[in-house]
Amino acid sequence: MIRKERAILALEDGTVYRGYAFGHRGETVGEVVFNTSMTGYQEIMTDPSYNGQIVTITYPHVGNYGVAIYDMESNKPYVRGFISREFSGEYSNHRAQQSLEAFMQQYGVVSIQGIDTRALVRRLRTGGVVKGVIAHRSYTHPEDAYGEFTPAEEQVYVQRARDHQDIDGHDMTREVTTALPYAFPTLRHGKRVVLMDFGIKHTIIERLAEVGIEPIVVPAHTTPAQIMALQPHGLFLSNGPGDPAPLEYAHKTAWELMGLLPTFGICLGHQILGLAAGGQTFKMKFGHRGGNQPVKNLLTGNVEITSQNHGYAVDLDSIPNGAFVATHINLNDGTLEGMAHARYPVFSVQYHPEASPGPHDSRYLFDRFIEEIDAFDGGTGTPIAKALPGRLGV
Ligand SMILES: NC(=O)CC[C@H](N)C(=O)O
Repeated sequence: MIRKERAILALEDGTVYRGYAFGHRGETVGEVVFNTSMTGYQEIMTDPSYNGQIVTITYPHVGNYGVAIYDMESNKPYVRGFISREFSGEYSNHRAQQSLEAFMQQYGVVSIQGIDTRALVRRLRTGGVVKGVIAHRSYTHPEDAYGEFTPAEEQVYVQRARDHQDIDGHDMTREVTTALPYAFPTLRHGKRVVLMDFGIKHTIIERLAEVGIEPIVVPAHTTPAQIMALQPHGLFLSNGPGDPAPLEYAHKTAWELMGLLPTFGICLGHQILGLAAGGQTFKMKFGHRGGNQPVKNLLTGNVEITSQNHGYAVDLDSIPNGAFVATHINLNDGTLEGMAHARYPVFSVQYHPEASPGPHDSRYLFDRFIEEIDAFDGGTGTPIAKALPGRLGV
């Protein structure tokens, strides 16, 4: 029999799951969330929006196609920890360059396997997301990696989870935004668009470049004057980690540029637009994370199966003067999934049209953005605004 090194997952509500160590040996703490994607573990791990979170994958077998450099969504994994019913030690895929465990060890991702992930996910669904600690026995007891944690030791980790700072109310984007601006090399010379980087996924940059955009990625704290000095044809607000409410500098930038440039926001970018317009966001019980979220496009009536990763949502009714109109809603819980400004060529979605991982049903949004840019005459009344029911008069 193979002896496995012990590990625990201790939650702030006092629950302790006992399993086995995987990845980098150590201890980690974060907000425990779940993702229902069946594939795409590497894209999920390297999505900077997961900064501060420990991700449980509901699919019970993770790692069997290894890891490849092409599938990075950023420069490194940002998840604080990873949980699976069973990680695969073996991998088989012609693209793979290393195993998932070697990748985790290289980047210090502390993980646990062998726990009842169905029970954990049911707990998160009924009680909401909680903070948790993954602790490897070999880290604290190098001489006895195979022994059990004592109840007293387990309580220490429960307490550590309780003491950990909440994601709520904190700026998590500072750790993930680019330090310096950079241009993304494109073969096509198209429309220059400034991408505000709150933790941008690489595939978003690629999708924008594909439709004829020349992306210039700038740090989150770039000012409106600095952005306008780049003489852009459009503005893009990226995805990113944590609570959107404390990012007041970003709300201000988005507010000052509203209407001056065709603007597209994804996920955190969408939330920033809602806050910039004077609205509010709220924390969802357990969020939407996975590749199978049904969203209805209210303009076409079509249903899109979408890729998602968010824990906060925009309260559309809180936006004053009906400045934004709903364009997409989630069919599971009715929450807002997309909106467009009633006057200006500004639109956003809460989900991830770039997929990676996930379905490509919503790729048309990138085409829509370039159409908005092409149609923009410095004034108002571009295609999406005209299509909106109940828009404000211009
Ligand atoms: N993917 C994202 O941009 C996530 C946005 C935000 N951090 C949330 O959890 O709601």
